[in-house]
Amino acid sequence: MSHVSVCGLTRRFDGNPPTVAVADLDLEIEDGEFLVLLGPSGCGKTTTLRCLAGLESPGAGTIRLGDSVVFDHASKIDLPPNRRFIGMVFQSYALWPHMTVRKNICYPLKARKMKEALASGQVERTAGLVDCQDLLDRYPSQLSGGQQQRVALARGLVAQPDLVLFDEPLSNLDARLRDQVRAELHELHQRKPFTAVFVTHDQSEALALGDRMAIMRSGAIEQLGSPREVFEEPATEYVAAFTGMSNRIVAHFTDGVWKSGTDEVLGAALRPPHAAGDAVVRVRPDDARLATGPDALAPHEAGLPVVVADVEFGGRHLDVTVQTGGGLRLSVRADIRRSDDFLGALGRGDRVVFAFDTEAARYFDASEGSHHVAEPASVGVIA
Ligand SMILES: Nc1ncnc2c1ncn2[C@@H]1O[C@H](COP(=O)(O)OP(=O)(O)OP(=O)(O)O)[C@@H](O)[C@H]1O
Repeated sequence: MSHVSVCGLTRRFDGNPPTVAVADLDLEIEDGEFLVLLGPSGCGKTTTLRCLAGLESPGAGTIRLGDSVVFDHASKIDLPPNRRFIGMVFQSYALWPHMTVRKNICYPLKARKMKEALASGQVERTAGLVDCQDLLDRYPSQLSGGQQQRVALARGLVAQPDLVLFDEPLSNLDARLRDQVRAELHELHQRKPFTAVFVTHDQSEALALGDRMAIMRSGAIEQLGSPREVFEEPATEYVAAFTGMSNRIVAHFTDGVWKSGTDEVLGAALRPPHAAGDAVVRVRPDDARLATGPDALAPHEAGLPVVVADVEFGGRHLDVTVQTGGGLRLSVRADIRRSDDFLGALGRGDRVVFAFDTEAARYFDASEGSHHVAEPASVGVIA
């Protein structure tokens, strides 16, 4: 395993229009660190991974793996994939169907002529790490999806490469297996750290697995931090939206009251802004609740009058979609055990109040194109 250093990495694709898939990207990954690249489709995650692997030819930048420069555009260094000591685990498993599990896991050791590792039981040890030791003589077609992905994981790790790259490796598994393999991967990394870059568009995977996570947008990193930092303090509205703050309320302070469109914001928890203009408020569905009326708002809450549009039962919670008079749709995840009794009888068409915790909400400057966090003092809407 190794420290990874990426500097000024750029990959453009010709076409109409041309695309800058990776845009002047800088990234430092610590030895043994598990870094997750998170972002929507097309933001450049896979291209970044492919550049690290040597499968793309970047138009600028440098990539260092440990002490070796594996790519440097200026001095025309571009080591091919087989000369970079990297393991890869793909979404599609990509196991050789005509080889047993043992031969599949052996493959990187044979390709690199690592005879000592072959002789010393490294294959069996790695299979043991991912709980595949009893499957070694089977063929991939005789394995479940979860078992195949564990074998692919063993193959990616067996040679103890400088870096392991994961391209959405869990997305082909059903929900239960995905959770199970994710937990196993996390535990494995805790027990035996390896340097990893893991690409996903699933925020729960990023939060669970990453030592740090990078939120990507248009080929660049919008925010890089620990999952807790990114989740609690999204630096921009884009990050907030991508990490679950799905409710977006544009509020305008005028004539002494806050309004969202034509709807008046209830409660006194939103404070007048110091600067004129709109504030964008982002709220997680689980930081909101439904209240029976304005009188039921707590001092730290603000609210909007809404009509219930849909109620989905989720076991211990309800996912409720509501709509304001102005047509804004908002969602609430209500914990049934901690909620008011009226939720049991809640139905489409009911008039209630969408109440949100103004301290848990995050506030952004609404000036066009800018999604930067506004300091509470400049927007002044924090209670
Ligand atoms: N070979 C290519 N030729 C032209 N454009 C490409 C090529 N590969 C990727 N792109 C473009 O580069 C941008 C980044 O693509 P990339 O696959 O890296 O995104 P991603 O974040 O991994 O998306 P996804 O989650 O859908 O895999 C996209 O706009 C994509 O259309």
